[in-house]
Amino acid sequence: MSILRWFVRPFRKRKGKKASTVGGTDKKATTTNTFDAAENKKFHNEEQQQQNNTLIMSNNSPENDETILEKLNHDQMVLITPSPSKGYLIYSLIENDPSSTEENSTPPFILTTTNLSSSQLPTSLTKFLLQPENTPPAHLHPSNPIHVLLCTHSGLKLASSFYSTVLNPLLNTLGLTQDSQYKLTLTTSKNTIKEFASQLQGDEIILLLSGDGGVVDLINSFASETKSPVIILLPLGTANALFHSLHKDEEQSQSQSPSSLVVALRTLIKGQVRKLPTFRVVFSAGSKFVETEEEVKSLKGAIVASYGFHASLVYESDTDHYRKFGAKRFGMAAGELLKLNHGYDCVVSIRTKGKEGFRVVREGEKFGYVLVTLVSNLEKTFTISPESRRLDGRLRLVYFGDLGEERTMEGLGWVGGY
Ligand SMILES: Nc1ncnc2c1ncn2[C@@H]1O[C@H](COP(=O)(O)OP(=O)(O)OP(=O)(O)O)[C@@H](O)[C@H]1O
Repeated sequence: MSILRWFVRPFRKRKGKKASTVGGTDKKATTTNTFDAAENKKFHNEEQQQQNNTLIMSNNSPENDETILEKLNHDQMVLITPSPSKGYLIYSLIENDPSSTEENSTPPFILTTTNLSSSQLPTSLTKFLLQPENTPPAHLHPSNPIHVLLCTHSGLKLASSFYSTVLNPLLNTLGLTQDSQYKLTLTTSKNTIKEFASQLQGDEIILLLSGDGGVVDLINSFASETKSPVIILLPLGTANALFHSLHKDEEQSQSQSPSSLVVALRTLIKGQVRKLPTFRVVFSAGSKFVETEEEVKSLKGAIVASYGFHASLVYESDTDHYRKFGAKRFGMAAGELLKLNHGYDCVVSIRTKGKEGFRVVREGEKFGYVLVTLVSNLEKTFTISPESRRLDGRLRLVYFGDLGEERTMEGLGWVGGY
């Protein structure tokens, strides 16, 4: 389990032309905006309302411990604390399918607490136990400024709900309260994260509720050369490539895996801070941001940089229409894009560490897919670079030629419905 620390150099602008992308998301609009106090206030009122609706559910049934333990789902367990009265409190995350929650107004997330009266915790559960002397955990100590940065537009737009019903109460349990020990920032535009990052000193702890785009926005706008904040990522985006690549073992090693958000909360509580490798992309002269037409010289990345089909796909699938479909949006947009049956021109050359000069890998032919990656997975179950190991800092190249619609869809795993 890892919490990330990145080491960065100053960076001014991001985003290249439409056929290339850094990160996992589209970065097409960059209009200026500032934090919106009214929006924050509205959110706080709604948040209060949700908490008044007792979304933190508690098990007060008179069942004995044995029955309770039989019913408990280990995959949903996030944290165990000694109960102030007797025994233990077990915190679990229950997630409901967002498409059904809209229809019958069930909340997408519920944090439950279950009381165990025994003073002896079963050995299989001790890994979830947090003792009072470790509360809050050292990496969440409020001697450093703690921020919750909530990206309201990520994924299916569930970050606000997750914060109100799960993260905020859980942080309270860890002795951290909003405005006293940590500050909450909601994004109100595409520029919020960049503005937020430009004000960081480097000693902050940032709980980031977003997808890959939020991470890329952060690392590209952070100014200090010597210090680096800690990012604790809560995967509320669409693809969440970085998160799934970092937590591949925890997410897939067990037959009935815990969900990504359960894994993220466990990491928040018991994870370790690790260095996040990054890379820099330098664009050829004349490259511009798609929408602002502003010139771009270079960008930092921590996930992927791509040219051709992948870059266009990320861009084309980022519309309100496609976003509603979650990760399926990539396969849907791919189908449309490939109907154009369009190859891309480029020369791919590589320079290996320690060796002089570039070796041309391929030129003179059309390309379909060209992607350099620091991560193994583009989505939870979509491994693009099987040899990549988490945080190994090795950039790997994945490419194929202009294969046409059918073989491209097949190669990328989109055949047979998405
Ligand atoms: N209020 C807002 N208005 C407009 N854009 C926003 C707002 N809040 C956030 N954004 C932008 O939305 C984008 C969300 O990207 P993010 O990567 O977090 O989600 P995603 O694209 O769903 O996930 P992934 O990249 O993992 O597929 C970011 O680029 C962010 O700057």
